Amino acid sequence: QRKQYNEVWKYIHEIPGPPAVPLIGTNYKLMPSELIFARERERMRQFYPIYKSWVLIFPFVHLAGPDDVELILNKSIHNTKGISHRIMLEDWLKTGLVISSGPKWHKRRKMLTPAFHFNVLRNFVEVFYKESEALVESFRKHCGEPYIDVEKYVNQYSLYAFSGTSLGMPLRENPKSKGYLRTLQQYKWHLSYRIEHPWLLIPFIFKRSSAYNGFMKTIKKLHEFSEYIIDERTKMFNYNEHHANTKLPLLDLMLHIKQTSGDIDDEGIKEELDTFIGAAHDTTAMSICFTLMLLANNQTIQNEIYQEIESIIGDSKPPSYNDLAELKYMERCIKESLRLYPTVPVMNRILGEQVVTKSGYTIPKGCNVLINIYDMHRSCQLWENPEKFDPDRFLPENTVNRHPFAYLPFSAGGRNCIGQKYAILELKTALCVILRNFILEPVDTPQNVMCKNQVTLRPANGIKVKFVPRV
Ligand code: HEM
Repeated sequence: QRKQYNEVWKYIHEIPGPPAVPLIGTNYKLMPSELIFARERERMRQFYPIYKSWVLIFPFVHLAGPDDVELILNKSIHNTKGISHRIMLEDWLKTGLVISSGPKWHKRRKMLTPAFHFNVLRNFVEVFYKESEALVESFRKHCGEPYIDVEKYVNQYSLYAFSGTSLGMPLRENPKSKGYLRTLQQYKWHLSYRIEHPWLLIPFIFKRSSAYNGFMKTIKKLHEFSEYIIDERTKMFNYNEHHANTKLPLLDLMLHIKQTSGDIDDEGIKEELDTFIGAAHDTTAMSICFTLMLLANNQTIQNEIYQEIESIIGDSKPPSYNDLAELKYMERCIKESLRLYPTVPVMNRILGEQVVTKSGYTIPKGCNVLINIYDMHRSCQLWENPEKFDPDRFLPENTVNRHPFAYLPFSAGGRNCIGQKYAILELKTALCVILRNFILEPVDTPQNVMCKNQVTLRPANGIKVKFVPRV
C-alpha cells in the first residue's frame, strides 16, 4: 500500500508546473478573477501541453493537447466530474445532469435527450425570433448612446428564450424574472469570490466563513424560483393532451415521465430544471456577447454575414428552421467565435484509471484533471495565427486535417453538450435579427476585453458595442 502511495506521488511530482508553497499550493497570491485567468493562460503557454498546479494540498493536472484530451473524453471510465466543478455547482444544481455520474447520469441523459430532438427544436425558432425582436427593441432604445454594454440585455434574451422554449413559460412579462436575473448575478459574484479566495473552496472552511450565509440565501432564492416555475407549469400542463406526444420540450417531458413511468420525481425535476437553466443561460448569452464584439471589430465579416442573411431570408421575414440551417457563413463565424471564446473554458474530470499521456507522463487514478479548452483553442501549436478571427478556418477543406479533439466548444464523447444544436439555433436567430437592424461598430476590442472563468467564460468588465441603426 505504502509503495503504491509513493508511486502516485512520484508520478505527480514528475509532471512539470509552477513552484508551490507547502500547504498553500500554487495559487498563493490573492488577485482578481481576471488576473487569475490570465495567469492560468500564461502557465499553459509556458508548460504546454501539460502542467500541474496545487490548491492547498490537492494536485490538479491541466491538459491542452488534443491527444491527451482524447484519452480522457473518449473513455466513459473518466466520466466523473471533478472536485472543483462539484464544489462550485453542487449546492445549486445538486446531482442534475451536469454533475451526476454512473447509472444516474446515464438514465437521465437517455431520458432527456428527446427534448433536444430536431422535431422539438424546430418549434423553438418562433420563440427565439420573438425574443430576438424584443432584444432589438431594447438595443434600439439605447442606440443613440456612444455604446451599449450588451451583457444585461443578452442575459435577459437568453433566459426568456430558454423559458419560452424548454420550460413552456414566457417570462418576459413575469415580475419574478428580473429578480431571478439579479439572483443569478449574485450567484456568479459568489463564485468569483470563492475563486479569488481559494481556501473557501474547501467546504469545511467555507461553511464557517462570513460569505457562507449570503451564498446560501442566494441558493435558496434560486431554488424557490425553479419550484415556482414547476408549480405554474404543472397547473397548465394537460396530461391527456400530451399523453401521445413523445416530442415534448424539457419541462413537459419531465412532467410527462413523472406521471407515466414515474422514472423521475419532484426532486429530480427540480435539480434538472436548475441544471438546464445553469447550463443553457450563461453559455449562450456570453457566446452572443463575444460574437457581437468580434463582428463589431471585423466589418468585412459582419457585412458578409449580413449579405448572406439578405440573400437567404431577406430583410424582414421571420427566419424558419430551414432558413437558419442554410446560413453557412454565419455558422462558420459562430464556430470561430466559440474557438476564441469557448464559454465553457475548462472542464474538470476525475480519472477512473491511470492515464499515460502522449508526452510520457503518468497521471494516477483518482487525480483531478482540468481540460483547458480555451488554451487548446488558442494554441499556436494547433492553430495558425490563433488570435485572429478567421471564420474560413471552418471551411470543409480547412478542417479535414485538423485533430478531431483540437476544437471542443461543446466537448466530445458521451458527455458532450446535450444542448449544442439548441445553442446554435438560438445564436443564429439572435444574430440574424440583430444584424438586419443594426451595423455594429467597435468600442471594446479583443485586445482590451479581459476574461474571467466563473465556470462559464465571462468578460470581467462587460462588453461594449456601438449600435448604428440600418437605414
Ligand atoms: C454556446 C453555448 C454552449 C456551450 C459552449 C456549451 C458547452 C458545453 C460543454 C463544453 C459541456 C461539457 C461540460 C463538461 O463535461 O464539463 C456541456 C455540457 C452540457 N450542456 Fe452545454 N453548452 C452550451 C449551451 C447549452 C444549452 C443551450 C443547453 C441546454 C439547453 C446545455 C446543456 C448542457 C448540459 C445539460 C450539459 C451536461 C451534459 C452531460 O453531462 O450529459 N448547454 N456544454
